Amino acid sequence: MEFYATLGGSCADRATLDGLFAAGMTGARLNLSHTTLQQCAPLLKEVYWPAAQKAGRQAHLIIDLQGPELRVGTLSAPIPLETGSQTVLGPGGIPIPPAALEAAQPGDRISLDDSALLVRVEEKRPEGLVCRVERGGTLQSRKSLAILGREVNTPTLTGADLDNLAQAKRFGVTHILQPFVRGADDIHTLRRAMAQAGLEQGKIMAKIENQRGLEKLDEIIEAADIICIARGDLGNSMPLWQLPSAQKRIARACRAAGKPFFVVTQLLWSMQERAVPTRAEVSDIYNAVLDGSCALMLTGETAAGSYPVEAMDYLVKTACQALTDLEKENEV
Ligand SMILES: Nc1ncnc2c1ncn2[C@@H]1O[C@H](COP(=O)(O)OP(=O)(O)OP(=O)(O)O)[C@@H](O)[C@H]1O
Ligand SMILES: CC(=O)C(=O)O
Repeated sequence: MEFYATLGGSCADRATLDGLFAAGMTGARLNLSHTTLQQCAPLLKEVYWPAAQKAGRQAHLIIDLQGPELRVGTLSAPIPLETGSQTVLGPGGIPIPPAALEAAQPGDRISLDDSALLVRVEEKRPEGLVCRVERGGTLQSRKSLAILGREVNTPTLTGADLDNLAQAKRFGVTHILQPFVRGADDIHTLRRAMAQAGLEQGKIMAKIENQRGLEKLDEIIEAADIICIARGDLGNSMPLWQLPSAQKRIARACRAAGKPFFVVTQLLWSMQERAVPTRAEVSDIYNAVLDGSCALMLTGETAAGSYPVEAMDYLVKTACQALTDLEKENEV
């Protein structure tokens, strides 16, 4: 089984990466919505690969592309948004992609940062979308943005994705996480771009993270190498209580097709701030393994959390417990 950490400020030093490998990490993900391969050159060349070598691992390196995902732009500082207050999304306020500005209409609700914040569009003006904050919080740079119930037409790969793909081989990238896959065509487009970049051997991990991905699940399963159940954004596309049912449905379809799949996001969310997980979190990990997840991946816990090594330790130990129990059951 593979155990992945997301690289970020909390684990970008040699001691932490040594700790993550020692805890059982088998590879890392770089989220290219927050950085570029070129910016990470020192981290990868001088820290990550030497740590993998010391650990004696044939480690994976996964790049997560930008793809069609909508995000807030870069902010000079985090913005506090108070519940009940008004804010503007657009050229005269918080930067958002032009496609989102065009698509959103008065009455629409816009979720920010995987639904941690929620605003309702009241008016569309030249300076942007005048919104009422329904669920407040602090908004940070490059957080996800979704217009609830509306599909925004964006390209499969951004210019930055193509630049990163062109660099990928020389940085040792082994897997590509493809966001917001909307059908087999998106995967064929990526495969062609990978071939042009000399990455024919790279594996495509297709993220199922919206309704379109769920609708086209069968063709995506056929075209991808591995399926990623990306619960962060997938959870934005349905009432949260329906998410476990969607997760189980994707897992079932993958098992039936013999396609490897894995589960990501908020596996150990509370460990961003606490050294010990909740009972619910370890149960979630255990159940994902019983369902057949071939890998597990931490996101904010290792990229931005206070306990990256402890989180990896709980992830690996809990998953190994499930694997041991499965083996015992199969022996009986
Ligand atoms: N390379 C990075 N540099 C700095 N901060 C990062 C980096 N990668 C992730 N982070 C921080 O950790 C948070 C959680 O990471 P994660 O990869 O889940 O991002 P995300 O914005 O939720 O995107 P996605 O929807 O693709 O998961 C990010 O929102 C960001 O604040
Ligand atoms: C990791 C990710 O992209 C998600 O869960 O949405």
